[in-house]
Amino acid sequence: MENIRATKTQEEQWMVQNHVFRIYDLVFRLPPHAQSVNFELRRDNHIEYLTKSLKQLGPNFTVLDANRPWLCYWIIHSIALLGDCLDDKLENGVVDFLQQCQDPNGGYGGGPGQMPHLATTYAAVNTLITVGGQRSLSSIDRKKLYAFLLRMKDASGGFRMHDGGEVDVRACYTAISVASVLNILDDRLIQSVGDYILSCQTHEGGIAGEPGSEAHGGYTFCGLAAMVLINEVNRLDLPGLIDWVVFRQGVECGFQGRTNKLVDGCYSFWQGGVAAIIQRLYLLVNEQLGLPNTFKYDCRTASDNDLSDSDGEPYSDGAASPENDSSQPMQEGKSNASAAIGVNDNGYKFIKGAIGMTPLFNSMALQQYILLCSQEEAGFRDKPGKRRDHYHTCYVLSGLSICQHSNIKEADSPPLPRDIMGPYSNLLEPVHPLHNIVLDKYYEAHEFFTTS
Ligand SMILES: CC(C)=CCC/C(C)=C/CC/C(C)=C/COP(=O)(O)OP(=O)(O)O
Ligand SMILES: [Zn+2]
Repeated sequence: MENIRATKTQEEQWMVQNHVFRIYDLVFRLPPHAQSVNFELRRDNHIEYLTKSLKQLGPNFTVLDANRPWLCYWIIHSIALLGDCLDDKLENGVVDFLQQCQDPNGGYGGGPGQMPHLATTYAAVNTLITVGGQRSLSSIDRKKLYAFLLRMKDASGGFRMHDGGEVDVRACYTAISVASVLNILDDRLIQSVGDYILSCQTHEGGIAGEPGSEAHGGYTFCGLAAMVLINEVNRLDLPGLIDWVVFRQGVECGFQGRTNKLVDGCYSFWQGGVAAIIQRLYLLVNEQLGLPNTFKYDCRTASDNDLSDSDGEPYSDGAASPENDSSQPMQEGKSNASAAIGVNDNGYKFIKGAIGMTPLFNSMALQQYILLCSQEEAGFRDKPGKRRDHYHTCYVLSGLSICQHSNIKEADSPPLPRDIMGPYSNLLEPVHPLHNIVLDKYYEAHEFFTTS
């Protein structure tokens, strides 16, 4: 980190310290003609498009591809963000279908009988949590899932996507995210994963998929979220990461995924999510910058945002909590949830903590890009000229929710009308930025998996 910082000029250093993102407010101030533009979210059209798509997948989801849990997640998460839900028949169909994708030895494949894969496991778990309720949540075989995650663990500390598959930051995130939300995260899964992710932070400040590759928004989100969940985020060069992400918002108002590439609506979540996570890490950012932990421009006090252990020690190098002696995998019929609660609760503590920074990006500008450039009559796209799809609908809506809630001061408080581009009826459900699950459903799952 020393070396990275030493290559920066005094001016760059100054800009980070004074939160350069504030400059975006000047650059992207709304032009007068924007007053007459229709910024309305076409909520009903989006819900109709998504619900129809889910029904078209058929009662048995018989389309032949390896992405079916992803399709479920993209569609059902989007519907949840829009504040709607599925009828019982559709919900039960989804739970039954994902049950068929669950491997006898744990984890979920892309379809019935397909080999389990970390990406589709993440998609299936997030879907089942979003559906919610006893039937859906209890359909996840956590003991076998734990065994699958352990089998995917690589000697490098990272995870591989599937048996014999590639090791990358995406695999680390999907493994850690599901383990955390299902309350099966323990020291064996965490072991050295922070070293692997750290080795992927590049000279630019963002995080790459593998050591030596180029920093990219998708992997940066994965690496950062995983580091928070394992309580090792202070090992990253956070000022360097801020430097990188704030310059990824382009003059088009959307985010790009990497340097010198075109903006794309889906990065509204990948990069916007990174910014939203960093907003809750202000104590650590200040610590790394050698600044006192007081923010004159904000109403937070340092103690509000202390992501610390109960003994008051700040988030530190992934040292397991005393109660987290979870060196044994889950036993048959018995969750080791209470043993592992120390590490598993990082996601909960994180979302309940105060938000110490104002947004790191221009939220109103990004909302303009989303509503005017990404939004179609129904569904969302990468950019004008591209076609809508479920992936972009999911991540553009997730990014819109991040924008709308980027100015709130504490968890569970509603945004002000001035933070919503267009009418207040555009407001979406808030998400947990580490898992990208709507908050109400996250809370329900947290309760379910800490008590069962
Ligand atoms: C949870 C999970 C599975 C996360 C996945 C994260 C993610 C989106 C990774 C991005 C992968 C990547 C290198 C895309 C570049 O595509 P490109 O070259 O077409 O796009 P670009 O020009 O915008 O970089
Ligand atoms: Zn995209």
